[in-house]
Order: sequence, then C-alpha cells, then structure tokens
Amino acid sequence: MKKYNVCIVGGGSTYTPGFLKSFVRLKEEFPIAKLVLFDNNAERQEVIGEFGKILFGERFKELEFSYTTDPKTAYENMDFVFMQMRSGGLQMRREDEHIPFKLGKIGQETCGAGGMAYGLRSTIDMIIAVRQIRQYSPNAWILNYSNPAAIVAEALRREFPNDKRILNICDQPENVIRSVSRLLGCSWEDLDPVYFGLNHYGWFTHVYDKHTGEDLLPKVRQIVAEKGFLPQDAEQRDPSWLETYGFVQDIMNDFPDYLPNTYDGYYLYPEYKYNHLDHEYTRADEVIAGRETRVFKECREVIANGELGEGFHSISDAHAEMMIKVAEAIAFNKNTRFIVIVENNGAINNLQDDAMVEVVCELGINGPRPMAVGNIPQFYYGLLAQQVSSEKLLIDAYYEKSYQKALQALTLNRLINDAKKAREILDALIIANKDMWPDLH
Ligand SMILES: NC(=O)c1ccc[n+]([C@@H]2O[C@H](COP(=O)([O-])OP(=O)(O)OC[C@H]3O[C@@H](n4cnc5c(N)ncnc54)[C@H](O)[C@@H]3O)[C@@H](O)[C@H]2O)c1
Ligand SMILES: O=P(O)(O)OC[C@H]1O[C@H](O[C@H]2[C@H](O)[C@@H](O)[C@@H](O)O[C@@H]2CO)[C@H](O)[C@@H](O)[C@@H]1O
Ligand SMILES: [Mn+2]
Repeated sequence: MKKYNVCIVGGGSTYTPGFLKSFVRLKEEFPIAKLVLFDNNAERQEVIGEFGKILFGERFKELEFSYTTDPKTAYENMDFVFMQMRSGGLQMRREDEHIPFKLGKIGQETCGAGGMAYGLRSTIDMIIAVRQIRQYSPNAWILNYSNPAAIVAEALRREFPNDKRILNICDQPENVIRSVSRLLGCSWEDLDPVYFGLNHYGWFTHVYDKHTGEDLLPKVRQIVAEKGFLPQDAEQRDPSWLETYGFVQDIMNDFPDYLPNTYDGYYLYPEYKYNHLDHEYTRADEVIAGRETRVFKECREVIANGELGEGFHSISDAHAEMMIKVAEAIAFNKNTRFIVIVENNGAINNLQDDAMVEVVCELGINGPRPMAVGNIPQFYYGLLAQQVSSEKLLIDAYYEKSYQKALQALTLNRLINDAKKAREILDALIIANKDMWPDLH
C-alpha cells in the first residue's frame, strides 16, 4: 500500500503535538512514510520537533521524521501539505483583538476588524508559501486551515485560479455537530447535517439521523431551548468558549429556523457582544497564558525527560483527526462527507458564483463535490451577501494596494458598520501592521 509524504507548515503551532499524536493513532487508516515540520520560527520549531523525535521514536519508529526552516527541504516530493501558519503570531492576534476594542468595536481573531487585519497578513504569507510549495511539489494536495480561512480562501482562489488541489477547511461546523451529538446522546458520526454559509458564518438547516433519515433539528431546538448548548469537550474548555457555545441558545431564541455556527453570534449581536466581552484580557491573552504556555511546557518536559511518559495522553487531537480524515478521504477516494470551503458555483443558488462558501461536500481523489442547498431565505442571503462583499473588497485592497477598497471592506463588515469608525480602526491597524501588510494608499 502506498505511504504518503506529509509536510506541516506552521510546524511550531500549538496544534502540532495533536497532529503528531494523531498520525500515530491513524497510521493504518492514513499511512505515512515521511513527515516534515516547517516553520519560519526556528526556536518554536525546534521545541515541537524535538518532542516529535521522542514521540515517534517510541510509537512510530519506521516514520522518516524531520523538522526544518528551509522551504526546499520541507516541500520536495510531498503528497499532502497541511497549512496552519499564524501570520504575525499570537502577539499580532492580541493587537487584532485589542485595537478594535479600544476603538469601540469587537476585537476577534477571525471576525470583524481583527479578522481583516489577520486576513491581509495571511494573504501575503500564504501566497508566498503556496508558490514555494508548487515549485517543489506541483501535485501535492494543499490542505489549508490557516485563518482567517474565508479571506485566505478568496485570496488563493484569485491567485491560483487553475489550481484544483488547494482545499480550505475549518473544524468549527464539525465541532458544532459533535456538540449536538452530546446533547442528543448519540455518536456525531451518526449525524448527517445540511449546512450553508461562509467560513465562520453559517447555519445547519437539517441534522438528519444517518440511519433513519429523521431530521433531528426540531429535537435539537427543543433541547437547546430547555438546557442550553455546550461544546462536546466542555470539561476541557476555557470559560470564554463555554460562553460562546452557550450563546447558541440566545441566537436560536431569536432565529429558531436553523442551528447556527457559534461565530454567528458576533455578526448578529455586535453591540451585545461588545458590551459583554472582556476588552482588557481577550481570547489571545487567554491562549498565550493557557494553551501556548501549556503546550511548550509539556514538550520541554518530555525533551528534558527523554521519554513521553504521560505526555502522550494529555494532548488534545480532535482538530487534527478531522484534518487527517480529510487527507484520508482524498488519498483513498472515499467520497466521505465533510463541510469544507469551495467556490460557490450554484451550491447556494441565489449567492454569486465566485463566493467562497462553506457547504457539505463529498470528498475524494478529485476533490470536493458540493451538495447544493438551493435558494437561501432573504435574511440569510442579506447577511452573507454583505460579508462576501466585505471579504472580496479586502482582497481587492490587497491586489490594488488600495486604502479606499480597505475602507469599503471595513465599512461593510457588520462588526464595524460605520465609515468614520472604519477609517479610525483602519488607520490604527495600518500602523500596527507596518511591514506585515501591503502598503495601502
Ligand atoms: N480553520 C480552523 O478551523 C482552525 C482551527 C484551529 C486552528 N487554526 C489555525 O491554525 C493556525 C495555528 O494556530 P495556533 O493557535 O497554534 O498558532 P501558533 O502561533 O501557535 O502557531 C502558528 C505557527 O505558524 C508559524 N508561522 C507564522 N508564519 C509563518 C510562515 N509564513 N511560514 C511558516 N510558519 C509560519 C509560527 O511561527 C507558529 O509556530 C492559525 O492560523 C489558526 O487560526 C484554524
Ligand atoms: O481561540 P482559540 O485559539 O482556542 O480557537 C480559535 C479556533 O476556534 C475554532 O476551532 C476550534 C479548535 O480547532 C479546537 O482545537 C478547539 O480549541 O475548539 C475551537 C472551537 O471549537 C475555529 O474553527 C478556528 O478557526 C479558530 O482558530
Ligand atoms: Mn475555523
């Protein structure tokens, strides 16, 4: 059986240990011969890479494993490249969140002004990285989940229009379905959802029981109204994520038609969210003090001990498993259903063809085959058309180096929605992102 060569870009990410563990656990389902970690930060890469050497030395000796900061070494002869870079790092995520808050609007990793700031940084770095990957591995599958995935997807669509082996993915729809399965007391793999939207801005119109065909959404609606909503892994979550998931009850109370993605809360209730989020200690601060500190501490402990010990069991891996299952579906032409990001082309009938939308797709060796949802109701169409326009204008701003287009993009975003505010925030972000953004004028 063929074994695959895999590279992870952003190998120094907090999520990498979960991937390393999952490559061990899934080595029969998705057999790999070679794994290379690539990062542009040698120090971070070394810690995770040395941890990896110990892990694979104990659990997957036959794997050819290495880590590098050299693109050629990383990208040559690859079959799959997993992309999880964070342009500007968590320190810039802090800026993305703190600057809008200081100026009276929501600061969030991927939504609103923060997401747009991150979007321009990611666009620059992702285009460079994809060009390099294509130089050394013209046929590798590029599985991107570097955020903001919606904006990155639009940028890659425009930059590489004929490249059919770039797939943009997010794990949040699957996280919501896993959470629904906890409410229903069933396995998430028994659920067959119907979903439409943009990345981090979508809705489940049905949640079918895979075996009986019953639509369980009415049951879900009732349980959410009575008991609220929790992530599947609630016991491992920081309070801010519990609140975000819990807010699904409020959203469904006002808009009971569908089950929302947790991120919809920011777009539908910008004022309420602004008033209830902590402006001084944002999610980036929580991640820096929490996940980032913990992951690097645990890896350093394993390195100091020279053995895994308990280090293997505490690593969270649901996110990694989904991404590896995506690669497995492509490699073995499984035509498994995943919710992924694709060019619309009629999947959402009344939305423009060239929007990058998130829908259920069958995924196999020739890529994703989207499952059409028909026309979406006016309310949802209005929300999404506005956001598609905002994201497209941001990528126009990148190509044209246009301040005016960036101003239009921020003005159209529902989390800003005011031209004077948009200008104020844009000017502050230009200063904060000096040398990491295109030179807008
Ligand atoms: N799409 C999704 O649903 C989803 C889910 C989880 C995480 N993510 C994304 O995964 C990424 C990693 O998240 P994290 O919290 O672990 O961040 P992190 O900062 O811990 O890790 C990112 C790594 O990328 C590296 N990096 C930055 N720019 C790079 C470049 N140009 N080339 C190579 N490496 C580069 C950094 O040095 C860092 O080691 C983020 O983009 C995050 O948004 C996406
Ligand atoms: O605030 P963070 O960095 O913890 O999470 C931001 C990401 O949140 C979503 O993803 C999952 C994440 O992958 C998973 O590991 C766990 O932490 O739960 C998160 C939410 O359910 C989102 O899809 C990503 O795009 C964000 O980057
Ligand atoms: Mn996501």
